[in-house]
Amino acid sequence: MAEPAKTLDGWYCYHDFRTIDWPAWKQLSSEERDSILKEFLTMVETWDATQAKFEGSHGIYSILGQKADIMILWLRPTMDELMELEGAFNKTRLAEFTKPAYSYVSVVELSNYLPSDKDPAQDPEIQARLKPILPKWKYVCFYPMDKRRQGNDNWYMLSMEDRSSMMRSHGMIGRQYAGKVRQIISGSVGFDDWEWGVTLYAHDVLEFKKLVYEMRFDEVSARYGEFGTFYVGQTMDEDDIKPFFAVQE
Ligand code: VOV
Repeated sequence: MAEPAKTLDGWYCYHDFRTIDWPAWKQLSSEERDSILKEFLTMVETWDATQAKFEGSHGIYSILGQKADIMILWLRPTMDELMELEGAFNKTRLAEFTKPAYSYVSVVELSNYLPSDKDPAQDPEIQARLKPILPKWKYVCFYPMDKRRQGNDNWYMLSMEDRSSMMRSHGMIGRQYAGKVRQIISGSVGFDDWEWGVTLYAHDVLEFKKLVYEMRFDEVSARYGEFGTFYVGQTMDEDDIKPFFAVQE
């Protein structure tokens, strides 16, 4: 049997995609809309407080295309907290004007493919990668992926050495995008339909296409990568939420 990689697991992630029921939203009076958004923004303030204590992180994003209108991404030390957050959000009035579009459950993951002599529990850089405060970079991209298990192309039957060497090459491509694309890789075996969630951030949206395209030629993606649905959008600040939901009277 090939040796499994050892993983370090950080904060649990819940990517929650919704479409907005705009016709129903538009039927409300502007006072009702304001009060619903106020209730939501009060909830967001509690998430901000959690993030300020480094006990989790969150992001709210507008998504382009018909697959979803918004994504809320929560990171917390336990899955239980994510369940509470989902339940609490679903009970807000704003949630009544949303429909589920997609969701993804995973946990931030680092593997031991690249040698390291650091003690992960003590190393601040590793801890910051396992428990990331989500960047406020302008653009976000999310997609789930698998490593192929088919005929001669079975990632899970390769030796640790072969997999490490491919991951080195993968990491080298990724490093060329330092400062342009930030990645958060979250493992989801046993949690969701794919093996990993890939969440990317960029200042220039075109960098997603450049990076993902370049990686397609690298063996680990070319031969072993299988990909789910791609979502792309913009990071919303709290100040962007009201304009996003604003209706022209
Ligand atoms: C933005 C840049 C970037 C950088 C620097 C980077 C580096 C690295 C390193 C060094 C490592 C290995 C150690 C670890 O940290 O786990 C990884 C690991 C991983 N990656 Fe990566 N990746 C990037 C980016 C990046 C992208 C864009 C993708 C999607 C692939 C594509 O074709 O669309 C990806 C996938 C993964 C996955 C699924 C894993 C886990 C594989 C496993 O079998 O366990 N990744 N990745």
